[in-house]
Amino acid sequence: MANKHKHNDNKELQTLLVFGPPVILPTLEARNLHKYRFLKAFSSQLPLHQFLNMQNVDPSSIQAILCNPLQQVSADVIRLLPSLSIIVTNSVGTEHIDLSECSRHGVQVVSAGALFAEDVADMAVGLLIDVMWKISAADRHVRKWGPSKPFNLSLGSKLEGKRVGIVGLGRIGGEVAKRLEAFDCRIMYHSRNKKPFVSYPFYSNVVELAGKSDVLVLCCALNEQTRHIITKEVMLALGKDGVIINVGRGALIDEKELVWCLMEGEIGGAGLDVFENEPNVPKELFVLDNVVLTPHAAVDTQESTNKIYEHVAASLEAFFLSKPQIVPAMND
Ligand SMILES: O=CC(=O)O
Repeated sequence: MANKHKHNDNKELQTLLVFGPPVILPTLEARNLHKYRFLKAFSSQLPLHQFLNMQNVDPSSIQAILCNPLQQVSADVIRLLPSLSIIVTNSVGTEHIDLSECSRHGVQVVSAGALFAEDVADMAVGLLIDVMWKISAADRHVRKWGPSKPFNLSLGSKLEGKRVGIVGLGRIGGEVAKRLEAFDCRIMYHSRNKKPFVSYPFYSNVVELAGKSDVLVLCCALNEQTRHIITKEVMLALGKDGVIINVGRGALIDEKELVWCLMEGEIGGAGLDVFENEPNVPKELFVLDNVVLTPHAAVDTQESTNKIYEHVAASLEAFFLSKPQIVPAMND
């Protein structure tokens, strides 16, 4: 494959096409105005070719895209930019990027890999404890009624000893397992393949895993194999006391069926950081005290934001200086 990357020896600004926008953009901009011209495609409703035209930018001058999952980097975008060589996304997930088109055009994709694994696992366990102990519901009660008014929610449920089925035992799933072992949970998992060095029971069938679990924690990537991996059948197998935690992507669950199962009491509760059509959240969930909702915030700690900033800045720098990329440990 031809090397499209042209090293720029003179000190002109490098053009960075930005989709998203990534949370680290303000810092990257403030610290790198002398290096990059930031072309903010996300701030325009125009198709990309018209946007570039308006900015007087020749599509063939663009070598690098910075993005996040809020905006698609489609096959059309990749085809429009013949010199595109690298896409850096400040996310673990890469489902917003047409990876097949990237490999056809020799475009390298750099993601956050496993940089956020601990944070996402902390959030998964936080959501699980919240759903089981009804912490958010209790908080709402205290704010409205004070501590003395009888709290008439059903009793909470112990985490100790629960059977937890992890869907996707990559780095995030592994960190979830490690944390839940400390609560004496019994861990099982489903993933593409059985992991040779893992002793937790493996289930190739998600319905079967759900039937053996009290809790399902979804940690896998979204792709054509995992879209709606959690069907109504899976939820019915999990059962009336079962809890689902989703820190992966909303579309891992058939969300309409999830709402139905929650409303009909076919499952016991859910902790959701992600939704099928973000930023839209099904309104039916707002009145359910057995559901805890967070706004796709599982990586939003100051520490992880600092880490991803360093990683993105170093990846772009290495690319434009033709140095080797520092590839982070991958999530799976
Ligand atoms: O959802 C967040 C990510 O993919 O980093």
